[in-house]
Amino acid sequence: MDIFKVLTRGASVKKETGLKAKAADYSVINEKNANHKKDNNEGQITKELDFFRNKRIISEVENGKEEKTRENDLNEGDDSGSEDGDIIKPVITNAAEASALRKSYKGNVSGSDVPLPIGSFEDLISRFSFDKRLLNNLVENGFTEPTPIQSECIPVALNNRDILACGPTGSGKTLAFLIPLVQQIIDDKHTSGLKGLIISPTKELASQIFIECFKLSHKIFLEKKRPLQVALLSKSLGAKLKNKVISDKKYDIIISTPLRLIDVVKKEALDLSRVKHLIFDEADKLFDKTFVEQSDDILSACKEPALRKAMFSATIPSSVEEIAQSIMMDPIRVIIGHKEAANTNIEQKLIFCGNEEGKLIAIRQLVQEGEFKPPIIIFLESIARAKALYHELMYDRINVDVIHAERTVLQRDRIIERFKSGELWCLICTDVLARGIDFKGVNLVINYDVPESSQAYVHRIGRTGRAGRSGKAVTFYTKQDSVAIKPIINVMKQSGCEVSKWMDKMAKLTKREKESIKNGKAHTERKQITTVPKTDRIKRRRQQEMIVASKRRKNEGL
Ligand SMILES: Nc1ncnc2c1ncn2[C@@H]1O[C@H](COP(=O)(O)OP(=O)(O)OP(=O)(O)O)[C@@H](O)[C@H]1O
Repeated sequence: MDIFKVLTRGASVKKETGLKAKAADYSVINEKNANHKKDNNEGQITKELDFFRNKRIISEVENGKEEKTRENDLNEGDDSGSEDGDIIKPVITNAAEASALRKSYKGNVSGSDVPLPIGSFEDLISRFSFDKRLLNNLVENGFTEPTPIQSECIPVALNNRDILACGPTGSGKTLAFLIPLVQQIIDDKHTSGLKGLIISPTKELASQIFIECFKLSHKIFLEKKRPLQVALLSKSLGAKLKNKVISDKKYDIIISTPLRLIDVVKKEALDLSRVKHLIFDEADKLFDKTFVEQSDDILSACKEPALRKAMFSATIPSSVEEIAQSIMMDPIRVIIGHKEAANTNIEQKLIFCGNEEGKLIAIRQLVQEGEFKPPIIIFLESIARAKALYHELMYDRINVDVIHAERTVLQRDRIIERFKSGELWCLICTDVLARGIDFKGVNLVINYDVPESSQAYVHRIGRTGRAGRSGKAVTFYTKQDSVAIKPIINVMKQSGCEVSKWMDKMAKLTKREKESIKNGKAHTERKQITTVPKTDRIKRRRQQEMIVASKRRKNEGL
């Protein structure tokens, strides 16, 4: 299987045309790893099939492993033990089946009156009069069975309950909130106006969610044959709403970043008072110091007494849990896997580079050793550093581009498209792309700079190993990262990675170190990115100054 197919298959934006033609020849970089590449991709396919845990459970049962599960169930005082073979069916009808299913994906669901998870999308038809057109849209987009987070969250939302959900990166959280939302809009077809609001921290992610929602609501009609209307609150839509060119009553669901939404709401161009479903994607980001004020304003503007709230993320620190508990009504908490861990499909590695120069050498070494297998994303801590690395890698003739907040929306969109289509092999970026963005076949994530927190690390490396595929993440660190690297080692431990004894010892954080990480003091200023020795840099600068001075003298006629 060609790596490009993996990269683009089932991508949010279908870009099948001309892909094969565009398929660049990765062997330029990876010639000596051709065989390995094949094996690797075959592994991905196997994993991919395994993604649908129902099939896995059934095959486990067929292989006789169900006895163990059953035994565990009984040991835990479960009243399971259904007589008919314990095969977990696509339809979950009782607590015993639910418990076995949850055990299979390490699901921890708590709260009052927790509904049964669904075993299949068909399960929704009998339990919730699920819309056939919506089911059709799911199947047409290749979603035939729910992922664990979807199995749990869809019934919770359809029971109109508040949710706090935490599941691994790339595990399908977007559909976990979109599927019930679209169904609820269909159920509420008699009232018009904005009913569903989804908040995302970045434009890129908002746009991705919009595309998913658009595909899901395709050909769904509400009362009087009116199509279900979804909108991305872009700059131009914001302007149209403010100038009353478009009525805010037109849309059923809006997806927006916090700042843009607040801007339009404050100009009274968008009425949120009838919103019934409010979803915060990447909730921990939306409730940290960057966005908490705006998120609070949004909550205050949604005045509907029966407002249902949902928060989703791959990382939910306890501070955010506290906020969630305070703003939600009797929420159900859904945790899939370990809350502090990264996606277990990702092979994580640390590389000690000594100093800044060592990092560039390490990249070149990865290239030489055939480890630099595109598509690759490289994360850096600042715009200046991202730009500098971009220039360095350009000189190395690596097919690379860079995304950061100083690039225009159009530039950012184009680069993302080129990366998705396989035209671009290596994407350098700041944390602007760390969360939510779904590039399917990313092989390797490089943390050129140690991320500022364990959460940032989980999200960054989560750009690989998505939807059941495998991936690799490499983090460079230097002497100056001796404290900042500790939380990363702890995430590796929680995710089941092998951690050597000395690393384990090193990972222990003192109280003072914890404080310094919390206050952002564990990251000291880094040296400039360049492999040119300091003496040469001074020489070059002097030469440059001499040229400028001579030009000036010429102009002045001296
Ligand atoms: N039921 C499903 N069957 C097959 N693929 C699915 C299913 N649900 C989602 N996916 C695919 O899985 C990928 C990851 O989904 P999504 O972007 O929602 O992950 P996420 O959990 O939100 O990740 P992150 O935490 O990084 O935001 C997407 O490409 C999506 O199309």
